[in-house]
Amino acid sequence: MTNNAKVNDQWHWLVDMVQTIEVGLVVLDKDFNIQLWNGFMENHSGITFDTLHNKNLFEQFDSLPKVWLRQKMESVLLLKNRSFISWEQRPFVFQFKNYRPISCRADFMYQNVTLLPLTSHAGDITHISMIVYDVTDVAMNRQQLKTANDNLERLSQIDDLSQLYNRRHWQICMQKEFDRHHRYGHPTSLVMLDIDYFKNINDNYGHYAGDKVIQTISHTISQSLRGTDFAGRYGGEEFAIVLPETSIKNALFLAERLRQKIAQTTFIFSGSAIQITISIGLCEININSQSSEQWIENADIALYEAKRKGRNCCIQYQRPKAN
Ligand SMILES: Nc1nc2c(ncn2[C@@H]2O[C@H](COP(=O)(O)OP(=O)(O)OP(=O)(O)O)[C@@H](O)[C@H]2O)c(=O)[nH]1
Repeated sequence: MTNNAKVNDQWHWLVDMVQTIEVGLVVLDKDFNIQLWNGFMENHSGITFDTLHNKNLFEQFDSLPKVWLRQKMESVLLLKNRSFISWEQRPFVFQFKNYRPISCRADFMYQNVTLLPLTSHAGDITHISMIVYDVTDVAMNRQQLKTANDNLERLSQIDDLSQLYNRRHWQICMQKEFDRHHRYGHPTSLVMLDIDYFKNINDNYGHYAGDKVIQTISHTISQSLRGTDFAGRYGGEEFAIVLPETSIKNALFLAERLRQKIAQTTFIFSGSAIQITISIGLCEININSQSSEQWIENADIALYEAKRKGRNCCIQYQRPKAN
């Protein structure tokens, strides 16, 4: 076999491979006219190379991010450097349908794209190539993993019965709010509330009825708060709420409204209608709250006082009088 014949064979093999490879290959001249459009690009665009040959890429594909992509290509030609476009930066460059709708739920093909300057025999950069990789599987797996992780994170923060923050997560958020107060000094209040005589509900109507009461009261709490407030289940039938940007006066207003709403709710268990009440202790962060633990303790002292005063009431923490 002569050298020429060998080169010819190799050339044919290369052309075959370029046509059948599962990667998109495009070559453009400096004016972005299409000079090569391989089988992958034909299959996914539904347009043959013959139709596109010598036509301007941007005029043929309206959906391309024209200004952004042109700029990228111009800098590749100018700087003689390759450039990489990741699906994380831009999910796709060519708007191709996802062709594996059964195994993969993406609507379109996610792509990584490499832009490569091409050199002529004379050593000048005369063309630019685009190499388009279908990374739909990778992107979908990554997104499913992220969704699963987000769900797991959420589950680790939420108390199952009440759907409020669990104690651990609530404490983390409360500490952040406490620190924010120390930096900016905005009024911030803490509400601790406890269901009155809850043991009797369990004893008289069963644990299931007790659980229903916790769920209903938790729901009422969630419904009564602003987006920036956050509530947690602090113990069995004890709840804690942080109210950022809220003075004790406004916190008392909210607490009183919440207390009344719950007192007016009728629970039906074993055919009997029962009323349930809550006791509430409140404390605004002040110079007396040296630490977040102290802040909680002060609200707890106020809650204890509410219980002592007969329950079904709101009590604000009072600093002990100096002797
Ligand atoms: N159903 C149910 N009961 C719970 C749960 N967690 C704690 N409890 C019950 O809550 C009751 C709390 O009772 P106590 O601490 O004596 O308080 P109380 O009866 O509410 O009395 P006061 O707080 O003084 O008004 C106990 O009987 C616990 O078993 C829960 O998740 N579900």
